[in-house]
Amino acid sequence: MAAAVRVSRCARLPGKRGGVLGAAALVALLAAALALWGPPLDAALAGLVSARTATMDGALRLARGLVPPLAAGSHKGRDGRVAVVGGCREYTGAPYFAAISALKAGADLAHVFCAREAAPAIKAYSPELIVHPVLDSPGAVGEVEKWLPRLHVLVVGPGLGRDEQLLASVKGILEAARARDLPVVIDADGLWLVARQPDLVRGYAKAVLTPNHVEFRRLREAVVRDDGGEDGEAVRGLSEALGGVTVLRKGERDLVSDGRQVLVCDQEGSLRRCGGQGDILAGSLGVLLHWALLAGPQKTNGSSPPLLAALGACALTRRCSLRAFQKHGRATTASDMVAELGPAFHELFES
Ligand SMILES: NC(=O)C1=CN([C@@H]2O[C@H](COP(=O)(O)OP(=O)(O)OC[C@H]3O[C@@H](n4cnc5c(N)ncnc54)[C@H](O)[C@@H]3O)[C@@H](O)[C@H]2O)[C@@H](O)CC1
Ligand SMILES: Nc1ncnc2c1ncn2[C@@H]1O[C@H](COP(=O)(O)OP(=O)(O)OP(=O)(O)O)[C@@H](O)[C@H]1O
Ligand SMILES: [Mg+2]
Repeated sequence: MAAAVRVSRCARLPGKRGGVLGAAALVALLAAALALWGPPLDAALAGLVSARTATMDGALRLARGLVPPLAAGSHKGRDGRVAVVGGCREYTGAPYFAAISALKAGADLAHVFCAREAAPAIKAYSPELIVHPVLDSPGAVGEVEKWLPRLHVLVVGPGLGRDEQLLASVKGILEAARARDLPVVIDADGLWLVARQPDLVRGYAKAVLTPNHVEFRRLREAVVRDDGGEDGEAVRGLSEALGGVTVLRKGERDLVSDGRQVLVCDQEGSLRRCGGQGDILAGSLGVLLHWALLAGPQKTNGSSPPLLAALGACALTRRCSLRAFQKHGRATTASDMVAELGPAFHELFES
């Protein structure tokens, strides 16, 4: 029996490129595809995806295919060595949430490069994290750079704050990471830096930006001189203006674009808007981005690996929020969501 193919608003959204695939046409197309469920439908869906139109389910199915199987012969680190760059006197929770989420989503190792004052708190939160108290030292860039050959991805910004010295160090770290072709997720105050210096990421296909409502408007204002627009075309336009950097605009519906395609994640989440949810998304995206780039375009049917990784992270974070809210309601916190990462990952990517 064919599973219901959710017709969500995951089609390519209206844009300057090639007009609009009307909702009615899309429904008809998917209804036809539904009739072919099974191997022929895979081909039909693959065709849909390559035609830059994907159902949520179709795109998530592709994201599932990017997850590496657990293997007896594997070695520590193979499934991901993720480093969070962030953590300052005021914010110690955000880098913790991002790093532990990367681990819980399947990375083998999680590092945090933070300011010295933040390190004891973050170390105390979890023995699993390798915490480097170097971000506010004079040689911060060099201290981080020597670790880059042993890392797969950076998650830059959670809990970074806006101290000019820290931001200057992070600028150097981003330049060093890009020079090594290291994938980067940029969130939170890392986006504050990017809004001021967009060339740090412009044209870098292995960068994914994860702005919330406020950060998105700041980026739009800085990059396209327009803080209006919050729809798929606004997200696509920002991505295009940044030379194809993947942009994930978080909100009631998450919108993801690589400047060509726009995907919408409207998986059920929760009504709770506690702090830290974006940090969980950024951390889990870090490991999914590594896996997606490792799997390569042959596994993504024409969609860009960062685009599918971002969609997967959206779905995972929202599923954690839903599961935690079902248990804790209005008292739900980011910590409750971290506890749901394992079951949520299994539901979405392994069952
Ligand atoms: N426990 C922690 O240590 C946490 C630290 N965080 C860090 O705090 C720093 C600042 O993050 P913020 O998200 O507050 O910064 P933003 O610059 O996104 O938010 C600035 C202001 O805009 C408000 N705002 C955010 N989203 C909004 C929306 N949808 N509509 C209207 N107003 C909105 C915020 O409440 C805040 O007052 C970042 O480095 C972030 O990582 C947060 O991630 C939350 C958790
Ligand atoms: N109105 C909403 N309804 C449902 N889910 C939402 C809503 N707004 C945001 N989300 C989801 O919450 C998560 C975090 O988004 P949010 O906009 O809170 O990020 P943030 O402000 O960066 O969070 P953080 O406090 O970690 O910095 C994302 O998974 C997003 O899909
Ligand atoms: Mg945030």
